[in-house]
Amino acid sequence: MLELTAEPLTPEAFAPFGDVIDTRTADYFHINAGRTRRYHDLAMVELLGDEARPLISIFASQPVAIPLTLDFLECHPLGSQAFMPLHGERFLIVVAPPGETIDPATVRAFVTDGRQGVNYRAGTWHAIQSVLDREGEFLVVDRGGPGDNCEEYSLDLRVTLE
Ligand SMILES: NC(=O)N[C@@H](O)C(=O)O
Ligand code: NI
Repeated sequence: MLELTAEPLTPEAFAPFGDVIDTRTADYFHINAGRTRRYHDLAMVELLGDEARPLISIFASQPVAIPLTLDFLECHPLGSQAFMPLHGERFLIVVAPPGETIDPATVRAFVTDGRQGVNYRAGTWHAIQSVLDREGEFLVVDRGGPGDNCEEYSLDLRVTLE
């Protein structure tokens, strides 16, 4: 069993796995006669393979128990996957770099602060959506279209919070 303690999410620590979506760590420019700040192009949407198309969905998830025990991580080889909380929900993230296999030494766990979303790069191994504290709703942007876009890798994990 691989034991992990989730660390606070930062753009720098998450860089090998994808993007952190957060107005507090992003640049913006004004539009709409100065009434709107556009936090522009915050994450790289990847849509690979023939007939790929973007999907916008909402996940309404029941909270996970802590410690979180997992027996697999998954990845989407054909596209990125972004999760943005709609009501300030915190969630747990467990990731490993893209690859055919997972080196347990490279697995990292993070916890968000409610203002952060993430975009998993295509191929990044990750735990399925794991909201904390209460039922949560997340806007999800990922890849639709033909082809197998979900692979699983068996790995026994136990994740705690600091
Ligand atoms: N299956 C699905 O759409 N969701 C997972 O990919 C996930 O990361 O939660
Ligand atoms: Ni996923």
